Amino acid sequence: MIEGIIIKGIGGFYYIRTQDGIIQCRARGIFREENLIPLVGDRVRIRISQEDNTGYIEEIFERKSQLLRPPVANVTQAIIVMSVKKPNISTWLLDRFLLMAEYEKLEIIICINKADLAPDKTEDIKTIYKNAGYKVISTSSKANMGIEELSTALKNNISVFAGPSGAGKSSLLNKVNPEFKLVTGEVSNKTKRGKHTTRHIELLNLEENTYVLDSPGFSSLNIDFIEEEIEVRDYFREIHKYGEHCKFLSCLHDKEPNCEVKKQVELGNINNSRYVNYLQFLEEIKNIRRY
Ligand SMILES: Nc1nc2c(ncn2[C@@H]2O[C@H](COP(=O)(O)OP(=O)(O)OP(=O)(O)O)[C@@H](O)[C@H]2O)c(=O)[nH]1
Ligand SMILES: [Zn+2]
Repeated sequence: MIEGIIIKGIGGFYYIRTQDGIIQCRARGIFREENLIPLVGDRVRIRISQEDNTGYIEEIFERKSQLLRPPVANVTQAIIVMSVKKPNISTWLLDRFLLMAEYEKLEIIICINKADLAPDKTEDIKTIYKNAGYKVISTSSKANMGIEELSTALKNNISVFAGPSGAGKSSLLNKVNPEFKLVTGEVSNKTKRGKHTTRHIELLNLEENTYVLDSPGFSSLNIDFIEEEIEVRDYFREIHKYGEHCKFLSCLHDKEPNCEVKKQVELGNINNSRYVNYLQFLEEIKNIRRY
């Protein structure tokens, strides 16, 4: 028996990366009885048949995490890619992606991409999000900026790249490893090319213990998985930090008196657009819960 990681699953077959190469496997029937479906990212123990070098998944090791979209196990990190221009950066979208990654308890790296198009704006955004408590890398696949830093950050992680269409996710991945040869370019071209090819989720191997997903994470930006308004506070790092000093433990930092968060917004220590987005997400959760 040897161990490995599921890098792909197609039509009942699983492809396991092991020390002996990639082995095609089936899952034992017992998993179906237990309602356990092997996922890409699962670390497994397999038994290999001597005859044809295919195998059976005998055991699935306990998952450290499980993403819903895409359905992948053991993802440790989200790289949130936003282009500063083309398309213009939307901090609302960025905060939305951050919220989802925080909810999933992933390590988070913000990538401000296409820095070549607007260096000053890139620096401004970088400062805002560094102050909020994030690791931010400015990158450009065109100008070869920040690629080393990104590669280093990927080490020993299973990373999912998230971000709006056209932000440059595939271009960055191709820079990190030119052998990936992911399709890049205009959105319209991509959908045309992608029409007749079924998409499978695949873990791309960068180096030992280092994988990236070939498809974007958090494709739906629906946040109805959040059950209580009060949870939103914890998904904004700086709001969470300052919020511990509010007068009321249950302070939502909205209309309550003696709110430390509002004070820090006025002092400029919490960025106003972050706070506005926070209030908006809060309102959204409140409205979902009315039904
Ligand atoms: N100026 C500039 N353009 C870039 C950069 N990175 C990517 N682009 C361009 O942006 C477009 C979109 O890049 P992709 O890598 O396909 O974007 P994506 O995020 O993978 O897009 P989806 O697959 O639709 O989610 C392409 O035309 C790239 O040439 C960059 O650093 N600078
Ligand atoms: Zn408060």
